Amino acid sequence: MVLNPVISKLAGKLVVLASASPRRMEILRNTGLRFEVVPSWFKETLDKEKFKAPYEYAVETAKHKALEVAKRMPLNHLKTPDVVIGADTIVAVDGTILEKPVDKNDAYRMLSRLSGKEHSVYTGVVIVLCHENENKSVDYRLIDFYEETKVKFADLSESMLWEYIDSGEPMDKAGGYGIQALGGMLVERVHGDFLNVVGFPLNHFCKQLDIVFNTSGLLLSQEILAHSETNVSSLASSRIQQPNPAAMTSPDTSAKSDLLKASCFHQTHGSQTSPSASPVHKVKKNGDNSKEDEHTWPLGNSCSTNPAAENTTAPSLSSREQLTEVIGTQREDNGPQKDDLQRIIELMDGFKASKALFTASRLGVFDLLQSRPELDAAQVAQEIKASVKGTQCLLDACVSLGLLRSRESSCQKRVYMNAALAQGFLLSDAPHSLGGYIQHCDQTVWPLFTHLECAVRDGTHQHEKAFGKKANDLFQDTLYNNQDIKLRFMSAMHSIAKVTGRAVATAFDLSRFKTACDLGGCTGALAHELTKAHPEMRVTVFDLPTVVEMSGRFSPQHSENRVSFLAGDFFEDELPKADLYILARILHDWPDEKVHVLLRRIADSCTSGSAVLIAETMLDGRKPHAALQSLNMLVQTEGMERRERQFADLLCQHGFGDVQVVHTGNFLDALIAFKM
Ligand SMILES: Cc1cn([C@@H]2O[C@H](COP(=O)(O)OP(=O)(O)OP(=O)(O)O)[C@@H](O)[C@H]2O)c(=O)[nH]c1=O
Repeated sequence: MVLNPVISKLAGKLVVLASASPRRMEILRNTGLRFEVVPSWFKETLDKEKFKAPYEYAVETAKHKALEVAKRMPLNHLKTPDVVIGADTIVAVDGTILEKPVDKNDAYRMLSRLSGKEHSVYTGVVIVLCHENENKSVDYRLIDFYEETKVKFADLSESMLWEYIDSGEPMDKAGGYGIQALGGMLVERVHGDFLNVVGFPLNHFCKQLDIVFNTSGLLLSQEILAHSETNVSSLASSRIQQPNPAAMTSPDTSAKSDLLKASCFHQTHGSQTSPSASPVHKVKKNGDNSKEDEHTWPLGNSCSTNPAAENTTAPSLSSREQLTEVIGTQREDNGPQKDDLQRIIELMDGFKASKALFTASRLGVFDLLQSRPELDAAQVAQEIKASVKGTQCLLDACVSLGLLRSRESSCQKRVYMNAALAQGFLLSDAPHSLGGYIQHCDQTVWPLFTHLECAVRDGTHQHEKAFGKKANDLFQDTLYNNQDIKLRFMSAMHSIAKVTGRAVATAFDLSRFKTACDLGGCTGALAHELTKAHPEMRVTVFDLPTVVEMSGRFSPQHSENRVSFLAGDFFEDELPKADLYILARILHDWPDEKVHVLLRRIADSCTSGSAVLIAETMLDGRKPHAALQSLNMLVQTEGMERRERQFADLLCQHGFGDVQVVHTGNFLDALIAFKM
């Protein structure tokens, strides 16, 4: 749901968030805005003494971050963005600016200063509008503003301080705290925009977009900024600041800077409504003319950081000269457009990025850097028993993908540490680790995909070509045919269920159902999420004997005794009685004829008011993940991914109706249908 019409003005534009902040990504992503992530290489080392107010420092830093990305993309990504957004969040207390702590002691120093006091959080935001003019150079128009929020901390005891610091949360946050997480326990009062403290003043941002894109008659100087030879500071000072009469407020009193500081701007007219999924919507029967077949290939979220980055200064060559150098003189003869070429390059590089992730995961790079951060390539190579040269390449590739971060150490060595993405999903012991799934993709899916052309020609899975074994029974002869492969597959399914389980378990109000049967529920990860979300529910996981015998390895320590396991084959054996039947990533394994058999068996076991809950990656003509997942099913199984309408059609043939769908925003979408 696009809450603010102005966000839709950006639909179809190449919008780039020049930030590595996971919180900023989440805040913007939740608006439905489509954007790429290209973290800035700008080192936040501006001299704080030169600024008369803390917010000026934040705005100037945000400007450098945004412009660095705006200037780099035509060179490194071969595409000019339309809009680049930079932001910088700082904490100011007693006239001192606090940024991210460098170590635990620094975090202690910061938090001690904040204890029992009110402080200000400023986020400076800069929107850079990039416009490629007729002579192919790029003009930059800047809109900058800041937002202030006041935060009052409680009195913090020493033990609480150190307990919080030891959680690790302070280390990548300004002021050494995260108000949206554990840090919220330190806060007594907030006065102002909460999201501004988290890292992005969304409401103010939307208001600024509204001014830029909707203000009619806003006559600003048409002074065009000199393009990229100018380095950032002189560009900023040469910028003509024209207050926007429509948005003018008394600058000295407002906690917000509503001066629209842009030398000029361009009006964008017309825009498609950005695609959005309603939270819950009914699926219409046949004939539904939903837009789900619209194909607008979304821009991937590409992260790129340059490990060797120094402070950005204008390149020795002008951007245009470099650009010509990079892609030759094709532009003169109307050769391929940069954006299209970049898109093709990104697609061609996709498998290399995947294999880099798989290899780093398999070599244990992320676990190593979690236990021992800031190792250099030689030290990592020694630990993972690999060559220094190869390790260096792999680490730098992971930095470019936003999986690792790096910096220059005190002895001029480049050292590496996990980025937030790695800490969230790539550590073996992380609650939402995708390690199992990554191993499955690397060891099973990757070999199968090398035979994709055969799969497309034959319309069948490729286990025999990939592994040299005939697979009569899809699971028994392939994924379960030996302990190691079975354990790897179960681990993969477990990691997906752990990441998606809560969203599926809470997609609908299931409080009316007291018993559920999770058909093919594998390790029970989703079952446990269901019992956590629904205290009255008991769940039976019904799966093959060979799976049930190994499920114990995956049970959580303090597992609810409302989850039980029962061995059986849902195509052959009698199904356990239940009010709710669950099919999570099951139907996509099978062709329609097998799906009908299973749905008929479920329908025969249902009583009126019973329901079936389906969790799948639903095709919608837009999400690349869903379409690629369908290829995945082609090479791996006899099945496919399906659209909402296809599920509704299959279900209504077995007496299920009132179909509702929730797009959860992660791997899986949830669908519920009731026995009529
Ligand atoms: C006060 C506060 C800050 N933050 C985070 O602190 C970082 C500030 O650093 P930054 O330099 O502005 O951003 P970054 O994370 O270094 O990313 P980048 O934009 O690439 O510099 C941002 O992450 C913010 O969310 C929280 O998550 N919660 C809070 O309560």
